[in-house]
Amino acid sequence: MPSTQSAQPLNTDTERPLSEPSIAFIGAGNMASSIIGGLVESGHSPDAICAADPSPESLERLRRSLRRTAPVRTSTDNATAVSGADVVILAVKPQVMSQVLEGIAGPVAEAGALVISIAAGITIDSMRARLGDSTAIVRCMPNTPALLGCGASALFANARVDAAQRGHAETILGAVGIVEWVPTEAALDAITALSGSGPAYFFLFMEAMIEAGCELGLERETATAMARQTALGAARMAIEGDADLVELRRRVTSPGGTTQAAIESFESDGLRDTVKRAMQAAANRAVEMARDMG
Ligand SMILES: NC(=O)C1=CN([C@@H]2O[C@H](COP(=O)(O)OP(=O)(O)OC[C@H]3O[C@@H](n4cnc5c(N)ncnc54)[C@H](OP(=O)(O)O)[C@@H]3O)[C@@H](O)[C@H]2O)C=CC1
Ligand SMILES: O=C(O)[C@@H]1CCC=N1
Repeated sequence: MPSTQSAQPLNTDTERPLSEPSIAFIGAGNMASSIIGGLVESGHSPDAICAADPSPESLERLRRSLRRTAPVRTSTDNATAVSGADVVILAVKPQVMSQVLEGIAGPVAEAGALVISIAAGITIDSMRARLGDSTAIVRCMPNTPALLGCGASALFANARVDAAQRGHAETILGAVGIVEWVPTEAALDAITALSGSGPAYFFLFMEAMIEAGCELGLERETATAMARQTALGAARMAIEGDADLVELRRRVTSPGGTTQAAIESFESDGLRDTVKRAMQAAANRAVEMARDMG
C-alpha cells in the first residue's frame, strides 16, 4: 500500500510520519469495522486505510457502514493490503490466525510494519514465531462498545515497539474509546475476562432483570425500556458521578428499604463468587486458546 504521508513531518529516529500511518486491517468483521469507522470519523484519511478479507460480502458490508465518508481501500488478498503499510491490524478470529500470519510474514518484514493483534489469547511469542524475531508487535484487547466510540482497549507492546509506534497504537484504538497500557502480557488475559467479554455480562444481567421484571407483572416492553435506561444511567453515574461505586450504591440503598433487601439477597446467594468464577473461566479459556495455537 503506498504511503500517502510523504509531505508530513518525520520522526527523525524512525523516519516514520508523526501522524497518519498507513494502516492495513486483516479481517473486515465487527471489530475491524468499528475501529475503521472510529478512525475515519476522527479524521484519519480513508485512503490511508486498506481492509482485507476473503469475503467480498464482508468488504461490501464495511463499505456500506462507511457510506457517510470517503471509502477505504479494500482487497481480498491479505498480502496486497499489507504491502507498504506502517501498521497492520490483525482482526481475524484466533482459529485462522496461524494461517493468516504465515501468509503476511514476508510483506510485514519488508514494510517493517508495526503489527497490532486484537485476537483473544494469541500470544506475542506465537506471533513472533511466525513473523520473525524483529517484528514490532502490540497485543490489544478491545471490546464491542468500540462500535459506538465508547470502547475500552488494553495494550501491551513487545520490546521492538518504538515510541512513535506506541503513539500510533494509542491513536488508532483511542479513536474508539479509552486506552490503557498494561505492564505484563499476562494481564491481557485478565483484561479479556473483564472488559473484552464484559459487555456480554452486563447484557446477561439486563436480560435477567427483564425476565424478573416480567415475572413481577410488567409488560416486556416496559421492563426492557426501564432496564436499558437504568444500565445507561448507572454507567454514566459510575463514570461521571462525584463518588466511588460503594458510595453510589449506598445512596440508592435506604436503610431497611427495597435495595437493601435485594443487595442482601445477592450477597447471600454469593454474587461476588459467581462473578469471580465466571471471570476465572474466561481468563482460563484465553490461556487455553493461546496453548492451542502454540
Ligand atoms: N467480538 C468481540 O467482542 C471481541 C473480539 N475480539 C477479537 O477480535 C477478533 C475479530 O473478532 P470479530 O470482529 O468479532 O470477528 P468477525 O468474525 O466479525 O470478523 C473476522 C473477519 O475475519 C474474516 N476472515 C476469515 N478468514 C480470514 C483470512 N484468512 N484473512 C482475512 N480475513 C479473514 C472473516 O470473514 P468470514 O466472516 O467470511 O469468515 C470476518 O469478516 C477475534 O480475534 C476476537 O478474539 C476482541 C475483543 C472483543
Ligand atoms: O469471546 C471471545 O472469545 C471474544 C474475546 C473477548 C470478547 N469476545
